[in-house]
Amino acid sequence: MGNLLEVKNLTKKFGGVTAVNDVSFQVGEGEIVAVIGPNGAGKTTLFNMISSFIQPTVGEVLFKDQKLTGKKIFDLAPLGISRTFQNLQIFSNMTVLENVMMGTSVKLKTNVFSAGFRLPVVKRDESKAYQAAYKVLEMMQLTHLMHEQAGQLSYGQQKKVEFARAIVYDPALIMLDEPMAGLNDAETNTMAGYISDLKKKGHSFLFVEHKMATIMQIADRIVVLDFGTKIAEGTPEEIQKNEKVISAYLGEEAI
Ligand SMILES: Nc1ncnc2c1ncn2[C@@H]1O[C@H](COP(=O)(O)OP(=O)(O)OP(=O)(O)O)[C@@H](O)[C@H]1O
Repeated sequence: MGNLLEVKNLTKKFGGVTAVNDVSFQVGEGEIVAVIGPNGAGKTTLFNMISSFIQPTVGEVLFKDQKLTGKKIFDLAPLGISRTFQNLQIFSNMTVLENVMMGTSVKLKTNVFSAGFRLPVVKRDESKAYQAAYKVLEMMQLTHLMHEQAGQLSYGQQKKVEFARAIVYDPALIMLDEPMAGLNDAETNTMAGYISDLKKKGHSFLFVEHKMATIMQIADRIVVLDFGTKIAEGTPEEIQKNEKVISAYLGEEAI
């Protein structure tokens, strides 16, 4: 299995605070890697550096051997990386279908000029976007909601719409920041099922999550952060019995 993503010695300092300290790991093709750690461990900061939302103080990130460091977050989607954020980011006034179709824009040729003049390319792109969005909604069993206004849906349904938009353009690497946060058990299992199904189709995942049972069930490998430093990396079985990990989490519970 080749490496899709290589995270090399990433460090981020905010003034006097070292939020992430010399963290390295890889994500292979078709692999699910979870990043875990107590609150404030540096997970989101690490994610923000990998997805070029912020630049590292030290270190670099390679995707398919190409350097991501220095790029802007908008440059990543065309390369095949999508990302969701901790806080839900959907367009409440648009329908579910429109929200998901928005995700296809990175692959289509339409721009403001061609859209304004209703050139043939726009119609072709709209049809392609519709087909791609419909296919994803069908796979996720959400077609019955496609004409609903997204803002009217339950939180769990909105999380699914956000996920659909993140995967609609067929990215090789899907980065999810707490995809199961706020979901009930049934919704969590559904989301875990989507991730496992897409892995079988060759997609790779890097995700931050707090729900341990689900992480242990779907992750191939887990990277554990504590106070910005990687304290462990391994399979779910290895991580569950790792002394450093146990004490980091016991420390958190004791607070
Ligand atoms: N923009 C910033 N400026 C200053 N300090 C920051 C900034 N962003 C994060 N930090 C600090 O960096 C550390 C890591 O924060 P981060 O949000 O990455 O942790 P986390 O593991 O994602 O936490 P949580 O699980 O609570 O989301 C914390 O001490 C935080 O206060």
